[in-house]
Amino acid sequence: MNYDKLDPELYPTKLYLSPEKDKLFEKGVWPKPFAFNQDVVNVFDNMISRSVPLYQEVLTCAAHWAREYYQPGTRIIDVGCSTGTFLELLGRFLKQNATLVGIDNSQPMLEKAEQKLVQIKQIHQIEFICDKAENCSFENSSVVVINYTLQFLPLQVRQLLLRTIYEGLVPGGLLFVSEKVKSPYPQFQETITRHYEAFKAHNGYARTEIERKKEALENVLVPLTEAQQVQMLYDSGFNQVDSLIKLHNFISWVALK
Ligand SMILES: Nc1ncnc2c1ncn2[C@@H]1O[C@H](C[S@+](CC[C@H]([NH3+])C(=O)[O-])CC(=O)[O-])[C@@H](O)[C@H]1O
Ligand SMILES: O=C(O)C(=O)Cc1ccccc1
Repeated sequence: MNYDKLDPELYPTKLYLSPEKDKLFEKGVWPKPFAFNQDVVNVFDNMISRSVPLYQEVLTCAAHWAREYYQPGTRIIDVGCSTGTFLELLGRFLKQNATLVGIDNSQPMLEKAEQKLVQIKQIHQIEFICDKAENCSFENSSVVVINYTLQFLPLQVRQLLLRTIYEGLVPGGLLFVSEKVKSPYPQFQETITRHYEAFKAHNGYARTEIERKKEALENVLVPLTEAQQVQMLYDSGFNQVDSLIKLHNFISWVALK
């Protein structure tokens, strides 16, 4: 055990989340089909942190892995960076100066991210790219993080994007990926969904809000099974894939080039 690598200061870690409450699906009109429009962006931090089990733990874990696999002189890229919460956290973690890149095809998301990273910009080089991830280059990256974003892409695009990421990563480079998944067993899928919805209710969402959002996400957020996702990672070239965190239907993996 290398005790130099253990840093007790990293726990617990607060995320920088804007406080505006997500009431989008409460009444009136709501985004159907679901889209990352300005209304969603305004409440996004509150929405994702109340909707994704272990969100804080996942981002903290990704920051640990990023710090450990970062190779000086290369880039760290967050794909689907949204409001920049992960990059802001990572910026506080990293001891050495680095180039941090956020990719998102939603301009309003990146405007929020710019604001969130004002202080981090004093320490690190920050770049934002407003484009579809599938159009981007991942050259000279040692760490790529893609949390809850593949699930919104058409299946063929997911495979192409993962292949492009693999090719861009330097040898020894790391991909950290989180997704919503479905169980291959209908009975488990039904039970897991019920437990997930209880988690949302516990976080203050009413049954109507949960049902409306579920409908809005149909055919927009398309989950794979764990086996399908892992196969896709191996098919993209990665030669070591392992899961790190799972609760209900949300899971995180690491994959190594
Ligand atoms: N083709 C695309 N190319 C680039 N970005 C895209 C694309 N399609 C959607 N997006 C962007 O991917 C992000 C997905 S959210 C990620 C959460 C973040 N990772 C977090 O840990 O806070 C997940 C969620 O909302 O469940 C949004 O910001 C979209 O604009
Ligand atoms: O899958 C769901 O039901 C969610 O609510 C996850 C989510 C979180 C944030 C934006 C879109 C989907």
